[in-house]
Amino acid sequence: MIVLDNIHKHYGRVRANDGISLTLEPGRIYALVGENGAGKSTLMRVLAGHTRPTSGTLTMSGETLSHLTPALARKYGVGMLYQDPLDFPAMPVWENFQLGAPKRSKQEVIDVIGELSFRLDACFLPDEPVSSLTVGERQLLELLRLLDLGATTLILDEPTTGITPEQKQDLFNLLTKLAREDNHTIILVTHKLSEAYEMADAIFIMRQGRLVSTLTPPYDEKELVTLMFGEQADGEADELPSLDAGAPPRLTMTDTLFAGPKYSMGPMHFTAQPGECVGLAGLDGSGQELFLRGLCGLDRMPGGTIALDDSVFRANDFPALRRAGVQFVPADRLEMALFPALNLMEHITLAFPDKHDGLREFYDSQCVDCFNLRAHPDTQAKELSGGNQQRLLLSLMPDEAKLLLMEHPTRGLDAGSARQVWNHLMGRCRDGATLIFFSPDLDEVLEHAHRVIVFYDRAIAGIVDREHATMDVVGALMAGKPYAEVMEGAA
Ligand SMILES: Nc1ncnc2c1ncn2[C@@H]1O[C@H](COP(=O)(O)OP(=O)(O)OP(=O)(O)O)[C@@H](O)[C@H]1O
Repeated sequence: MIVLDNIHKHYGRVRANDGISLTLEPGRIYALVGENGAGKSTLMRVLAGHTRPTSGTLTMSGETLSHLTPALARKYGVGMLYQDPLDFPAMPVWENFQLGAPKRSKQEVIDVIGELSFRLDACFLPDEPVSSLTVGERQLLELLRLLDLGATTLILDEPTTGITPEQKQDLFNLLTKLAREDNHTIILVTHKLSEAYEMADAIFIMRQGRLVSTLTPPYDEKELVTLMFGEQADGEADELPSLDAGAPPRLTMTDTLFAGPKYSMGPMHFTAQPGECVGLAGLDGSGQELFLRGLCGLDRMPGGTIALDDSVFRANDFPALRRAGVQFVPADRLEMALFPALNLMEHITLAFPDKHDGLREFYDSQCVDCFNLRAHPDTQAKELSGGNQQRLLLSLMPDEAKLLLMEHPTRGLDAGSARQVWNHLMGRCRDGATLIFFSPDLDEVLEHAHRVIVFYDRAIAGIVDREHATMDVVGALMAGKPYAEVMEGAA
């Protein structure tokens, strides 16, 4: 049993954790939910020994401690699975598995992988590089590695992001087995409330650094949402804008080839209308990333053309496309899109150089009112919670953008903020912008797209209109089933 008693973690004025006490029992599955910035990651980092609390104690196996180190947390059996797997893609499966473990021969490692895989219904080729695994497989490998290191308390941060519905079910079955048969403690940190209802024996709800409630089944969805968001809980999702069938296309791709660092794709033909929302679906590495990065000019276009309204581009030059109204929002926020050491106001100053007068008012209307970014303007980007980084990034998109290319627009956002962002994006589409977005969450793609382009094996596997874009159809195309066969089955 693990007991956290009155844990505080303060960052200057911010009380990320403000007196949290909770007990974790063996054999139980817990969900930890809360809006962005509620303090979930901080609490989990305290439990995994990565963050030293300002005050409070942790009792593990009967010993009371003021803080843990990662090594100590490991000794007490705490293992954390991060949203982005902490592996080395260039190294083979067996070498990744061996990381952090006591020295043993390759054959011994292979035998352990085999044993664990057999018991937990997994399958790995020890010499395969991790770079060729899907996100779901990498996550599973990391889970097996933690179990091999002796983890009995497993913290999983948004574990279903980027995996297929089938992989999710396999993961949930595995977690249930680990809790019920092996008496492990499982903590799921999630923004998907349906997953919390499905899996958890108890749901911890955090708000503004505090544990506001612990719910047990049967869950009352309304109560949970109100506890999480308070007054903000109300509100409807906007509908997809209707399209003007006669409008000239916004984007026309003709014989377009894109070439990234690892592979190329094409020739592709595609048109999208003003106001249209096009969703991209595919397992990690299937081609959707190159499609977006080629369109914005970050990857090369060795052949064909892109036309944006009446302007035809024979080269996809990033600055020229940006001037023409193309905006790209990457998933990799801190590495590609924000300056970690610059504060919020500095980002706004750089993104909107013309607004040097009244910058503070602009910040309030753009970041606070429109995207609900509640952080002091002096906060550096790297100090923001994941959800607030996303809000900042969205605040930096100029209003006049014509073609929005977005990787996972609501990455890390809580349900209320995600709805707010989608309503904002729908508003932009109603005003005539075209949105092409990718999300690893298939529900999100199906809900917000007029059409879905499905990628498989680094090519377009099919373009499906809203009427036919069901989980089964899109899931089957993502898994490589031929288009004609899938559509025939759907008819
Ligand atoms: N290293 C840090 N320096 C300063 N402030 C921090 C730091 N880490 C977290 N915070 C602040 O602590 C608060 C809680 O952040 P935390 O990341 O724990 O929230 P969260 O519930 O995990 O949010 P999200 O769902 O957005 O990931 C936020 O206000 C955040 O800005």
